[in-house]
Amino acid sequence: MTKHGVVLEDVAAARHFSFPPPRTTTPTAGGGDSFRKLAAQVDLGAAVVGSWLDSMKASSPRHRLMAPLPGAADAEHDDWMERHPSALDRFDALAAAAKGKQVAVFLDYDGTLSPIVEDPDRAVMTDEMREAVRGVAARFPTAIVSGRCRDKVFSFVRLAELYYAGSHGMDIRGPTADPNHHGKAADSSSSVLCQPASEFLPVMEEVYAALVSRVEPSIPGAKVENNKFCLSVHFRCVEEAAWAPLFELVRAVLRDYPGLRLTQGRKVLEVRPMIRWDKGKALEFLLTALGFADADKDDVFPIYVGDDRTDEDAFRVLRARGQGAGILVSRFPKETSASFTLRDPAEVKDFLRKLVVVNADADTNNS
Ligand SMILES: O=P(O)(O)OC[C@H]1O[C@H](O[C@H]2O[C@H](CO)[C@@H](O)[C@H](O)[C@H]2O)[C@H](O)[C@@H](O)[C@@H]1O
Repeated sequence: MTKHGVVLEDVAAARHFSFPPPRTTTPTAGGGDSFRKLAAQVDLGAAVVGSWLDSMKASSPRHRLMAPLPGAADAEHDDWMERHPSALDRFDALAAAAKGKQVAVFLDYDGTLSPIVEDPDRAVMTDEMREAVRGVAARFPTAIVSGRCRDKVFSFVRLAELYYAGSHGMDIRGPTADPNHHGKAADSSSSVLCQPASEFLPVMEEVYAALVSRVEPSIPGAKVENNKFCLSVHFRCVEEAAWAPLFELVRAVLRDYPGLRLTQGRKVLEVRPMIRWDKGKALEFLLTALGFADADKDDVFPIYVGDDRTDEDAFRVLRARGQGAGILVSRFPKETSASFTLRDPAEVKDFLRKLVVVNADADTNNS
């Protein structure tokens, strides 16, 4: 362990599985399941800087470290799709598995409900997508689970009837409007609040100021985003030659903050409190808040849709509970614990619309 205490996430712990997800022997609640990611303290020496750089290069699905042999990419893709079929193609099987259970929907934001764009402040969601999410929320408990700060993601989604888990699940709030009576406040029983990292707030503010003053002026294109309980250092618009200096600068700032850890998303370094909380924990918290604490009962069908490494924690929770379906949004083969795939936000929208139609048909048949 270094005195800096920066933690590197082991994304290689992710494994494939097919639908329905097999149960593991130990549930994730309380920690210790066999699929838990291995968060290891690392010495930030030259070798580790090198592996971070490799990981930064791999953080965009379009970026290949090596060109594939002719035909190899197709074979790899076919093999991957066989193991992670399209949630649209397998929709009927999914609907059959969900029959008689309470469906609950969990949606990541960036790359899932909005396409990835260069400027994080412009990652808006289309009105069509908003209507699709609104339709789902009118029928099923629905949550947005995002790395963004909760207020920011709410300003993009603008649907008060949803649950919001911002800052990678470290800031959870229940609906502030009833999904079926738009504009009417929800009753107090639906108002959930969970902020497991609240004591870190002053430190996060301090580190945010330090990162803005040290990183942005010296690394052209770098952008630091304050997500309240986590900080995003974006390098999507940074020349690749400056990625190592950028990483060194972030590392230098973190040297004085042993309680923080560094993780990676899509062309972004993320600074977070070193607590055992992630999107998987947020998913478990929300399921409990919705009355589905018991992982052994087959009464709920959670559907989690996400595109990023951070969503893998939630996919692993579903697999460990043997409940519902994890859906990875990606058109490229990736290591994942999700069962299904969708290619892009347009397919996510189609999937959400289908969920609404199937549920409406079921209501008609039952009446
Ligand atoms: O959990 P998410 O809702 O997926 O949020 C993860 C991060 O998303 C945003 O960054 C990503 O999207 C940007 C806009 O498309 C893109 O420019 C950036 O390269 C991506 O990493 C957001 O800005 C971050 O704060 C979130 O942590």
